[in-house]
Amino acid sequence: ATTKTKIGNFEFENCFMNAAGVYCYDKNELEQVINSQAGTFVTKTATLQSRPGNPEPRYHDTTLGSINSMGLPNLGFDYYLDYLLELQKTHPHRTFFFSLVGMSTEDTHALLKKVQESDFKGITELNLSCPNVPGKPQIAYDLETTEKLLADIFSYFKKPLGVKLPPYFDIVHFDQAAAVFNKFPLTFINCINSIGNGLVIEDESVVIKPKNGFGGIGGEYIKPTALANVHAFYKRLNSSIKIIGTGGILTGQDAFEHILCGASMVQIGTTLHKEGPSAFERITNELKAIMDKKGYKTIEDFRGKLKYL
Ligand SMILES: C=Cc1c(C(=O)O)[nH]c(=O)[nH]c1=O
Repeated sequence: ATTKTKIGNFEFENCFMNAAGVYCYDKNELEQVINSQAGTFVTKTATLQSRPGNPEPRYHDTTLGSINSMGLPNLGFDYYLDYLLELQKTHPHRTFFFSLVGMSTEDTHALLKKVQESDFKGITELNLSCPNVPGKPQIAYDLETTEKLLADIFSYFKKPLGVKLPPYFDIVHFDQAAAVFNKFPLTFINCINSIGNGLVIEDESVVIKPKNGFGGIGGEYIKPTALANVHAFYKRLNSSIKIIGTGGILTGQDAFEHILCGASMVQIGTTLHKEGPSAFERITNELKAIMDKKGYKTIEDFRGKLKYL
């Protein structure tokens, strides 16, 4: 079996990659993902200026997953763009993802105009779902603002673009959000970002410093919500908009379920943070073993074919 996949006009040797925020802060971490079995990588979400992020401790692993309130620490847009342009020379046959978001609408347009005018040939992931910047709402929970933002962006941005979404929890919101996304030539949507503003307690205390311990939840806790968001949008979106599945992937079986729900690419966050880049080889082999056992040769043989009772 092969786990290769296609997003837009791009082919990837493997349908696994990191989730933005994990193993993607600097060239050292990104190099480790390049040299792993991952099919590609996405950068840490970049802002116009570099950011130190929230006070530490701001990330905590738990038995069932993780909680984080990093606060968008990153080395700034130019650092990641320069590296991505360098990779276009050293790895001309590979396509990478560039995650970004502005701290204001104006900044978001400034960032995307810089990408549009640059020689960047990869795929842009616009983060509409960061839950950890105090005072900043998760953009994609405001569908009117999201629609206006996308309409403005697509008036000038002509390169491949997708959006990183927060989880939705209401069928009507799936309907309304899908209706917005179907209006635009999106290359993909990525479901889901961490489930925002959870709380993890050990003994009598919170485990992270920012926001009185409130942070985005990842790991085993979130797989059912991630699968539901992948499948809800798979059933509602134009087939030209691919779906990246993120959330709760520990094993090949978890990846199989994301693809069964409709995902064309699968991103790994918490498990990658805990296990390191060797997780890509383990999970890829586990998925291939499942496919071989079931007689599936490619992921298209079962993608989106979730059975109902
Ligand atoms: C980009 C900010 C994000 C962060 C963060 O930097 O706090 N954490 C997440 O779980 N998701 C995000 O989208």
